[in-house]
Amino acid sequence: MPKVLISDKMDPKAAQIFRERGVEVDEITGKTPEELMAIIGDYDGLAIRSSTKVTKAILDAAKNLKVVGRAGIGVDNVDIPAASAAGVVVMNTPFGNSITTAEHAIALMFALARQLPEADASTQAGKWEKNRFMGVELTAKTLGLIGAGNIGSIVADRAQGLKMKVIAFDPFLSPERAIEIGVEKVELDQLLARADFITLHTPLTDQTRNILSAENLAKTKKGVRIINCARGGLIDEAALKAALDSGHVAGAALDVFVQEPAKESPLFGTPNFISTPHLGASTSEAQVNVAIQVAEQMADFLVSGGVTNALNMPSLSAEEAPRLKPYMALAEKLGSLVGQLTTGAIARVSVHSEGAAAELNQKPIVGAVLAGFLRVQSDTVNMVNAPFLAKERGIEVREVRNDREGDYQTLIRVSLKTEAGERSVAGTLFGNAQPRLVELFGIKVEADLAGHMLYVVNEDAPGFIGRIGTTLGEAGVNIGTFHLGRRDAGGEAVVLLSVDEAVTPELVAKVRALPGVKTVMPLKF
Ligand SMILES: NC(=O)c1ccc[n+]([C@@H]2O[C@H](COP(=O)([O-])OP(=O)(O)OC[C@H]3O[C@@H](n4cnc5c(N)ncnc54)[C@H](O)[C@@H]3O)[C@@H](O)[C@H]2O)c1
Ligand SMILES: O=C(O)CC[C@@H](O)C(=O)O
Repeated sequence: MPKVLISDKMDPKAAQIFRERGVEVDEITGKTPEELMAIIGDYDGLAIRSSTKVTKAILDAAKNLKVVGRAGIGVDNVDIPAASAAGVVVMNTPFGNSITTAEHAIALMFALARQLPEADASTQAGKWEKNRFMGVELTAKTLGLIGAGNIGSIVADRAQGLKMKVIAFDPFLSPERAIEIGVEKVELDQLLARADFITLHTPLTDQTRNILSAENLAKTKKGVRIINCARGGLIDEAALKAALDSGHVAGAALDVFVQEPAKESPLFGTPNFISTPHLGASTSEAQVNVAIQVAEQMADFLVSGGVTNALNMPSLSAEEAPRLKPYMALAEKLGSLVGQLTTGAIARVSVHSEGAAAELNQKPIVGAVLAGFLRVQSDTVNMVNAPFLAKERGIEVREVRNDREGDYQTLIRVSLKTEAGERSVAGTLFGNAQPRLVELFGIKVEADLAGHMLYVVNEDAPGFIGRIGTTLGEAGVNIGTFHLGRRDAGGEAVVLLSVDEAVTPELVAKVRALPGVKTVMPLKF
């Protein structure tokens, strides 16, 4: 039974779903990285929110880990390249908390417009300062969105309901989508010059870090109010403090900080500054949503191989996964076979799918070929890290589909190109389930690829089968299955035999010494 650790506070629905889906679950929150490292080796899955930092050190200690699930959107607390290299799938729940976070941005906009926190503190202090708190209306004001994805577009919708004019800077926003969500797409400088309120809704990337820098803050309209419910680091906090102190910025509300938890900040205590402790996603509805989503996605993956919302792997639905499973087994065996039989640097791997195989999602099939092939070089390879490793090793990967059936109703062919040329192996599924090799370097052969095997290339000549049988028999090696194929009568022939135990180098040498033998290689599947 797969085992998951929930290491951050999460709605109890998550644990309930894991258990209902046959996944064992432990909830252990508040651990230090060292404490987490000590226990993580026991788990197949790790479910987190934003507190747990999934670093390379944690991943190195997580010997059984297959999936990290983030109950939320941002995955900046997960080292995704290290997870990919370790073959761990990283998933998030991209929509579960979007409405809640958009509502928090709107709430902070109102709070800034009417100085609600300060008015509340003053009133509760018995001051009744009616003349001190003169607010501004939102109606007819211009709201500038930096980032108009999921959350930005919900903010746009709500702001339009408040009769605001919404403009957006987002280089990836298409003109059609801008029309659909009712915003005017503008350049950043235009947004800075025109907006009465600015809200940020981008991830933190090299392009967005300090997007509101001192220089850009200086370009904003005097009296602008700024809200950040996205990520700390989008605003230069020192520059914001200076702009609030000078009065150029009339108000700022931050839910997120460069350093979190933000226990101290020069911004704290600044007039017209409001802060919340990364509460954007903190509503009971959003937390139930993300807990359910993350548990369902992780359970799908651990129980049936379905992949949803993964950041380092193509999606694969839980319905699609069982159909693809035998193909992935076939693809992995073919990749492994060709990897074991090829020496020298690989320039290209091509995966051709024909007939029924061509109708399927090719990404997992290609991933399985690469995993089978690269596992010959490293036993930590799996479908997640194989494409990254192939890229790292400069191997070109080609994917070709042909939905017309050839000799077989379904076929996968894997070709490897090296300096010596290009060679291919091909396989099919018997009864839509049993992987079978049907072609080996241009020779028709029919074989199961399983367990220990011996590959022999010889000159087709009478008596060879007897000689090889005797040689193995004398060495006490039992032959399970015997498969033969030849290019033409009297030409090159291949023998693939399965044996009950690993073939020793001494036995390989004896078989190689038989008359007419050109190549002998032990194989393992
Ligand atoms: N405060 C919270 O608790 C909380 C909760 C949920 C999400 N978030 C954060 O909010 C942010 C937005 O989430 P989302 O779901 O809307 O993400 P999203 O991916 O749907 O949208 C992000 C948008 O940013 C745009 N973008 C990317 N680079 C840009 C750039 N250089 N300039 C301008 N726009 C750029 C993208 O094109 C995209 O439209 C994320 O950082 C997420 O982690 C915070
Ligand atoms: O889990 C949280 O509380 C915050 C989540 C939020 O930052 C996100 O990116 O989804």
